[in-house]
Amino acid sequence: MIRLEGVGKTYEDGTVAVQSLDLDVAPNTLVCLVGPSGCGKSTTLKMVNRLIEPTTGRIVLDGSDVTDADPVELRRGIGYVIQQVGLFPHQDIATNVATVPSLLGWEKKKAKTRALELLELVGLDPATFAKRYPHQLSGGQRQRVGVARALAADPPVLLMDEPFGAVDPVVRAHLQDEFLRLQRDLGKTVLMVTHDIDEAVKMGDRVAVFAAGGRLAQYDTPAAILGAPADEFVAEFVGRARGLRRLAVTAIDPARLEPLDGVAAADLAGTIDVHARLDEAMALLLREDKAMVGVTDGARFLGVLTPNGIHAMLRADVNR
Ligand SMILES: Nc1ncnc2c1ncn2[C@@H]1O[C@H](COP(=O)(O)OP(=O)(O)OP(=O)(O)O)[C@@H](O)[C@H]1O
Repeated sequence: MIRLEGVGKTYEDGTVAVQSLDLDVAPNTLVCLVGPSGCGKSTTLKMVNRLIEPTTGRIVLDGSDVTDADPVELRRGIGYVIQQVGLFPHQDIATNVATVPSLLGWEKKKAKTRALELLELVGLDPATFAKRYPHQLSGGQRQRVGVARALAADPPVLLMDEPFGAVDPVVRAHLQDEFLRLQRDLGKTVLMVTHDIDEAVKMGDRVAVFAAGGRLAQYDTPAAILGAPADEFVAEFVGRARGLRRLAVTAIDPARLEPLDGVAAADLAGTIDVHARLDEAMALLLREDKAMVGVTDGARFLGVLTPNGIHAMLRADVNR
């Protein structure tokens, strides 16, 4: 667990980057810090691994104040992924990934084996990539290496600063999906900075929306941020399309499905899995020009979802 208590940062020139910030990140959850440029997101992240020292407040990591830790030790225990990745150009990919295990004094062979496992985990075939150098990789591949390197020593905490920023939207969506899949298996405590609200609501278990001057405007679930913005600033930031965005973050509620009685198969737009999000259901309804879609759980048919049902699920999700 990461806890920020009254954390503030005023730079030497008087710039207030972060105002008294209270924020709890529960274990094994992913929290996104989102907000306009210059609102203190990166500063907040860097205070957790002490690349920047706070001027006020304290940061507690698993019960201990980070200022009591040796900064170098601290950083070895926290994975850190940045946009420009920062791979060592003259070292091959496997060596890059094994950086922290090597610093931690792991046996060479063990560190190498771990690096190859990690490459596999992030979807880069070790046989192809282990011996290449950073300049022989695409931007998306380099970013995967950055994630592999941050995970190499299996740190419980990961800090990610615009980790999928420097790639095109298609690769970006792909990397996001892969990271979410990894996170389901690995269950790290992740603090991630992004300026993209779509990325924040897709990735975050919770989202912290920052306003200028490092003020925390709202800290909540993606559904609540989109469905019940705390103030005008948040409403404006999440944008006019927030109604549509909510579809992508709201789960299907099996209790609100309607029975199949009297519905002909031809009336259905098709079927979707109960674990899909409402945007998939809506997309299918619109594409097939129908008003009902069947919802299944494996081989089981659970019921029928209609636009009214979608509306009810959106409303209920915010009020939960
Ligand atoms: N070393 C520094 N000295 C003075 N001011 C700084 C320093 N580093 C950052 N700042 C200022 O602190 C504020 C917060 O910067 P920070 O990098 O945390 O914002 P951010 O939300 O991560 O921005 P972006 O999305 O553009 O990366 C900005 O106004 C920035 O100009």
